[in-house]
Amino acid sequence: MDALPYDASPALPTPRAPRALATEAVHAGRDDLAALGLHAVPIDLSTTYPSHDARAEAERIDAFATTGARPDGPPVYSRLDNPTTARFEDALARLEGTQSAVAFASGMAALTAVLLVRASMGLRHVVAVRPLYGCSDHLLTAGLLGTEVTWTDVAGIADAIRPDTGLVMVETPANPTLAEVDIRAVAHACGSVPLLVDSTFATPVLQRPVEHGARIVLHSATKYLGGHGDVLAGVVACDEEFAGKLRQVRFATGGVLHPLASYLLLRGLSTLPVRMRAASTSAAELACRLAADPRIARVHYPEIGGAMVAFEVFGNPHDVIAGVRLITPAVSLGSVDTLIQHPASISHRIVEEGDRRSAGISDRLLRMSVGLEDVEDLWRDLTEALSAGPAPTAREGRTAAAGGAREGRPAAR
Ligand code: MET
Repeated sequence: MDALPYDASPALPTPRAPRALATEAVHAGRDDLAALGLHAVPIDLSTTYPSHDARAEAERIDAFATTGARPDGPPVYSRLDNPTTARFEDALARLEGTQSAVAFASGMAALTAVLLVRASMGLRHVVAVRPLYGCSDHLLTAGLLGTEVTWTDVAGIADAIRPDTGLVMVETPANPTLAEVDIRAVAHACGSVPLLVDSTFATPVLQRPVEHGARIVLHSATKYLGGHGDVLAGVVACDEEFAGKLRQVRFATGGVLHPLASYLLLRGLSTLPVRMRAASTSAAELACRLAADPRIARVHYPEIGGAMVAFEVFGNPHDVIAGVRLITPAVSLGSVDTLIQHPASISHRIVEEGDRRSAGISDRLLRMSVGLEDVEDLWRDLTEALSAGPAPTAREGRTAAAGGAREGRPAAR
């Protein structure tokens, strides 16, 4: 037996002719399978790796403690590395165009590791632009990891940076308003401070932030990368030097991804471009119909496109949530089925009300993750749900419109 799965996952991508994203989505991290006589990805569930050579194990542990590079040979213990997870990391790095990627048990574990790496270097200050996903906002605002945050807008980033600033963080398109920032302009404002872009809503199908100057790309892999609502995961795509530090933090804090989750993620990646294209087409169509609907005060749909639509209703948003029958009334996103949720009640509940409002997250905002159902079935369910509650009085309608709502005209694509 001369080829083991862990030999087949080098930390740095092997140079080869450039391949299209759709091809990488199917093959990256899996190029060695045919040579192994396999078609499906092997799942390595080992927690420990037997060896009669304790000196070699000590060397592996020392090397990992020094560089954080993937162990050479069996990973000693699965908190250091896992061959199945390494395949997912290789695949995601190729899709994002980075040297490396490091996977975690959730998106929040991934963000935590990034913050801990910078804080451990004495760089405890973070500059961030709202809105971010509610728990990201909370992690920064509450200073749970001993970090301090300055919230600003894009124009204020350069002035907000201090000698102890370790990170600038943006999310684009942002959760839940789908507000977009110009990554290149933000990266320019960051100077030498690393820019982290949470690209969960875009996926590498729609944007590759490192090509625009970002140093770190964060995904809640639970969403589009997994794509089926059955795996909780996070991943950071970055250069190998930073990846080494992330692996050391992951080893120390234990937020590792289970190999079965890594398998499901690889399976999800295979169809990512197809799913994103199909769902985005339906989302753009629904955004157009909502923008023309008199029950809707405002539609948010990003220039970049994608499968997320947010909209503010004149009526009671809770009636819409209670009224859907085909659409799943649930938080999270990126699954094959369409999901709708009320950010002020769920995804951004933990953000203080004033901060929520100033970030543009109205109490009448609903966020919808468009799936792969037929668009006419989705529209029928949505339009029936929009009519489900008691009709708003003319006075209620006027109040909502005066609260900052304006007519949105999403770009059709
Ligand atoms: C626990 S609430 C949020 C889950 C997910 N990040 C979302 O935005 O829907």
